[in-house]
Amino acid sequence: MDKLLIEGGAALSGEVAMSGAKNAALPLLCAALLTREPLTFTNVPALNDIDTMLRLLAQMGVVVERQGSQVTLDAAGLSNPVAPYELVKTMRASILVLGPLVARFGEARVSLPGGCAIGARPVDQHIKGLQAMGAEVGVEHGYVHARGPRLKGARLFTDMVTVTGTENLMMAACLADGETVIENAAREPEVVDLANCLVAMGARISGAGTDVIRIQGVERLRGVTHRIMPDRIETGTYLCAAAATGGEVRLTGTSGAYLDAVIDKLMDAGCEITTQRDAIHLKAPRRLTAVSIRTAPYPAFPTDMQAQFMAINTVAEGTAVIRETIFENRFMHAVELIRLGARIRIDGNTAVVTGMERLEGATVMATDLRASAGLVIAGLVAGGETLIERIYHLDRGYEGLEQKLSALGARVRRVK
Ligand SMILES: CC(=O)N[C@H]1[C@@H](OP(=O)(O)OP(=O)(O)OC[C@H]2O[C@@H](n3ccc(=O)[nH]c3=O)[C@H](O)[C@@H]2O)O[C@H](CO)[C@@H](O)[C@@H]1O
Ligand SMILES: C=C(OP(=O)(O)O)C(=O)O
Repeated sequence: MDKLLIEGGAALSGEVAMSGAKNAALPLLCAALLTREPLTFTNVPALNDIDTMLRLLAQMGVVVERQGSQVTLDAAGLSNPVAPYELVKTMRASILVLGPLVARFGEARVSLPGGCAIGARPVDQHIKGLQAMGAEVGVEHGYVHARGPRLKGARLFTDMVTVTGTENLMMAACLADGETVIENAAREPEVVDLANCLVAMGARISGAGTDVIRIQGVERLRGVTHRIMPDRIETGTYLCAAAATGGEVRLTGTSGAYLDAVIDKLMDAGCEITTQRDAIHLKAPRRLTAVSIRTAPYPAFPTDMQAQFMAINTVAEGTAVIRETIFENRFMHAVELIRLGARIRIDGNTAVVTGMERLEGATVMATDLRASAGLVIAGLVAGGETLIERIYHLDRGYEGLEQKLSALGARVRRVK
């Protein structure tokens, strides 16, 4: 199994390009199931999760063509509306085939999804929504089995804000009979990117980006070409890496537009940040000031940036309080950061981090995608060598991580 060896101490500097967003690309690829016409996506990141999603779609009968960061999907011959356990177990987003499959095919069997081990992560809201739209849905032998010849528009209210839940139900509603209203909808930019593509395909959607989305069902959708939005979490991760190491970087092919909460906190920590239309520049102070955060649905501070902020606080001046309100088990990185000498106390969903002058390199284990990113940041500032095990998590979500970090002057390499 690959590991990442980091020799800490180098301040990151220079310019690097950000990739397309994993969490926008995954639902968008599933939108191809809604039409008989080919859909082309550009700016698709080269990630294990994308490979898994393309394999999943291919075994359903979708024709997949991939050239670099361009992917064309043709679901005219869709024949097998099944998402098997072997493909679904590593990736939460595979549940996103459920809504489109029932809407277009009238039936779907989808294994209960895996993904990052950060909480129980049920899919009851996805199921409840489809049932409200007239589908018969049951869970048997670890599979969600949904049937519904033609979904009917309905008024949907989710118990909590759910990103993939909103995306699944919005896609299903596009081909339903009549109007669907999703209340308490997720406002994440990835939901808006999906809605923009669906609208270009002929869907009638309004309100994406607010907490009430209205969808008027249409008979059919057409093929289009769509550019995947930049990855705001990858961008935030590189900003944190530069901030922690006292560096100065320019990130291109990205935007500060969806990163207000993160940029605000980095500025509170003492960083100078300027944003242009498609680039962000950060200059870090000699030492960061501790910043407290509380994760919550967009536009508040993203849970997918919590581990990275825990890492930067381990070497900041002062004490930070970190509250995780989205997932019940998303502090797994804390014990690994403690191995590097960090001072962290956990009490339920709260972590109290007291900054140290420096961390010391050690062997640590990556437990999930963003936990791994937090460990990489800590390794970059720790004295000596840090060896990160189980980096397959990173390959799910960070395109060319070692190459990009090396381009910024980090001493990092993959070892067997
Ligand atoms: C592929 C993708 O886009 N993943 C993102 C998505 O995950 P994902 O869409 O899985 O996360 P949700 O927004 O659905 O989860 C929010 C909370 O709702 C709970 N819940 C959700 C659905 C449901 O049916 N029942 C239920 O109880 C979850 O367990 C969690 O506690 O949003 C998360 C929250 O921003 C991010 O961390 C993930 O990176
Ligand atoms: C939690 C994440 O991914 P997933 O929802 O795919 O597990 C993430 O991207 O941080």
